[in-house]
Amino acid sequence: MSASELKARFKLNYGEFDLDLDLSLPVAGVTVFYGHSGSGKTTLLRCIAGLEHAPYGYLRIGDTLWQDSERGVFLPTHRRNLGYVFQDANLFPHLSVRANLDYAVRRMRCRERKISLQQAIELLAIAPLLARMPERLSGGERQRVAIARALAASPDILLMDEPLAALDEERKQEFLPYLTGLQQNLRIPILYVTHSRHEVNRLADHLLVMAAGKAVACGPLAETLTRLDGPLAADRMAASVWQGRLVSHEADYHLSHAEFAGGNLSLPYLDAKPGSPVRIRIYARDVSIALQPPQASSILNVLPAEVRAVADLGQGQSVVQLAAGGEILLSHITQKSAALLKLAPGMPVFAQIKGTSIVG
Ligand SMILES: Nc1ncnc2c1ncn2[C@@H]1O[C@H](COP(=O)(O)OP(=O)(O)OP(=O)(O)O)[C@@H](O)[C@H]1O
Repeated sequence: MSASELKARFKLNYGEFDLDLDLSLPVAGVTVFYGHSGSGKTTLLRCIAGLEHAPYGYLRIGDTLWQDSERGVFLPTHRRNLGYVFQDANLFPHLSVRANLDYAVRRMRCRERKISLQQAIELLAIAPLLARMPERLSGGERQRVAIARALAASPDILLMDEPLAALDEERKQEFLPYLTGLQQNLRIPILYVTHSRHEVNRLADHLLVMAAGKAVACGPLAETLTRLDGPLAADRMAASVWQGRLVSHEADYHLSHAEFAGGNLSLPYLDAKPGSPVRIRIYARDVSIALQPPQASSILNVLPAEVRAVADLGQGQSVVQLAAGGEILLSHITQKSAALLKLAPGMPVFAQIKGTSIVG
């Protein structure tokens, strides 16, 4: 097993609910556990943290064994070098922000310090809050302190259970860059639970999709989102996420231009320097297909592509998986259009992309 792999097998029963998983996940980047309410995301995270003791369980992170029920091994949570951020921040209400952080630093004992307290304070921009009591913080500020507190104990891995759930939409948008910043600056592996597709698109490097206590898809983000045999390519939120680089701006038209492995695209203006990384979401419903390059069209983004596969979604709808350069694109079209164009694997086509959204 590789040093940067998490191997987990859990079986656990709560009456009607069975958790039954056998997973290999990377211990790098952000791995998102995604699924509907009740699918078992939190239970899995709690099993990994040791907050839940699955009667049958095996968990190894890199070279460190945390649980092996067959050999009677179960490391209690406080001996697992992890940080856990809950939906509500769970700060000690009688301690100031500074004292909450100091508590975490003291908990660290003699482990090697990989993240300094000052670094955590700066990354989460909480220096102005240090003297405050938790009751005098907004929801977003409380969550930033909770993350800084988790980091202050210098964990090997950070577990986050819907950290944005208690925030309104505007606060969520303000908060997301802090999470992206953690990854870019600390390179700490994160396991992140959410039922928000937006957070998946924005944050995930790797994706585990859960339903009824089981894994229904697991793999790198782009691949898992676009698998036609997976659960995400069919619904109305179906989308591809591409990562690339900003090339230039066209200020007169409020546009930016970016390059991706799938081709170059015009995007809504992005206030960032050329060369900056950019992550975009392309909804399947915004991608149409033509056999010839469109002549006079209002659509700016047209890419040569090849049909990989076509699947019937029922109710007159089809999903088409397209390979554009080194990227995969999904297109939702009517079954009638798929039949009229005689779409089949290997066919060269043109993908017209009506809209893109920058997600990070
Ligand atoms: N301690 C417990 N005792 C009994 N049943 C539990 C317990 N914890 C969770 N469950 C049940 O296990 C199932 C999975 O719950 P879990 O919280 O893991 O789902 P989830 O995917 O995280 O949901 P949500 O998105 O709503 O948080 C649910 O049916 C829940 O009611």
